[in-house]
Amino acid sequence: MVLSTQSLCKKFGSLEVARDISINLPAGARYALIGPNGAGKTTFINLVTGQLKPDSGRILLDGQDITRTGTADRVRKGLTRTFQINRLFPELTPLESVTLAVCEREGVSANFWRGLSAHRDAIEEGFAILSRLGLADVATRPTRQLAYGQQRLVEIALALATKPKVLLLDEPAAGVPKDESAMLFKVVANLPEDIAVLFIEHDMEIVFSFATQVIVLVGGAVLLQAGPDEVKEDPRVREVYLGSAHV
Ligand SMILES: Nc1ncnc2c1ncn2[C@@H]1O[C@H](COP(=O)(O)OP(=O)(O)OP(=O)(O)O)[C@@H](O)[C@H]1O
Repeated sequence: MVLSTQSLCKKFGSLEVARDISINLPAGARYALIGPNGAGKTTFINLVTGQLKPDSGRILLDGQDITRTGTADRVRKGLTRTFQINRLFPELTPLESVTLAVCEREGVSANFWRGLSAHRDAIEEGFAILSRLGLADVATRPTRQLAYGQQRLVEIALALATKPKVLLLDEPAAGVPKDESAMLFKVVANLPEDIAVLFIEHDMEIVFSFATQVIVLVGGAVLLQAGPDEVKEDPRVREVYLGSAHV
């Protein structure tokens, strides 16, 4: 297992937002985390990345306990996330942004503007990441000119520049038109096999098409983890989450 959580618990005052959450993500996972609004999905991601501290429980990355490791160190160890909202620099090109992220990873960002040619490797790596995501054609345009779905892919490109073992995607298609979101998830499904992906997504059609396993969170606790077909058929899921009209 590349990522495991063991009995993670978190309360906000008297509100239990994480109740004994234990999950296991193997290398190559394409898992979805679903649940009604307020179920605790983003809180769970925040606990795993270190933005929030759990009250109890453990988090293991590649078998190593990272429960008390700082957020930046978790990224260095290979645990990376994206956010629901766009955090890009609109005036930079995707290639500039991703190259900067590669330089940051390599610890050379302070010298970046002084010796551009010295960073040919970083530029090439940045371009390779963008190409893999289907963004080669727009790599040198200002990011603000890109379609919104492409901008969300640039966010994933920035995450890939950290060389993650685990990628946590918090609603990567939020705000993206429906036809572009399927394209985006196709790209996510085809990310390198050695990266484990956990994504939050509300569109069930997308979840059932692209997730190999679905973790259903309700009231801060895991209701069920199973393959898409089993989740689709589970009466508890239908009742608490999907609603019979959706299935
Ligand atoms: N910092 C906080 N302090 C207090 N309560 C919080 C805080 N952050 C989240 N909550 C509450 O915790 C619960 C879980 O929120 P969370 O954002 O994790 O849910 P979610 O499943 O991601 O929801 P959504 O699908 O709407 O994004 C909600 O009731 C929310 O109001």
